[in-house]
Amino acid sequence: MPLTLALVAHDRMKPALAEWAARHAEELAPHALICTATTGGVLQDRNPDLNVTTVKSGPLGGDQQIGGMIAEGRVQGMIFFPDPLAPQAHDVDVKALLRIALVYDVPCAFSPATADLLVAGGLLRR
Ligand SMILES: O=C(CO)COP(=O)(O)O
Repeated sequence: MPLTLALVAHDRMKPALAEWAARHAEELAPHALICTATTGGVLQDRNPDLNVTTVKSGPLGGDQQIGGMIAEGRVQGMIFFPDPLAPQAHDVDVKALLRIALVYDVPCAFSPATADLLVAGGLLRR
């Protein structure tokens, strides 16, 4: 059954997320990908065949929108590459998104290596 997956990255990590998605394009193809606005644009440019829907940009409420979807049980996995070296104006929203993903035990990965392990562990074959 197709899943809804959240794919989000901070600016300097967007190329890494787009590359990760390209490497897994075949496995991601059947699933609905929900992205914050800028991430979704970069992802779709690099992977035009993927099924990408966007919410608002993270600093403008997009992280909160995805958090709301998680609370409603509408997201089955999240790949989020945060920038570990840059402060974020909307840090409280980022923390809230991570917290709500933990509350609902949504499988999450925060780096390419762990995202690879989620896929290898069968996330996309459920
Ligand atoms: O800020 C973000 C995640 O915290 C992502 O938002 P954008 O994809 O719009 O850059």
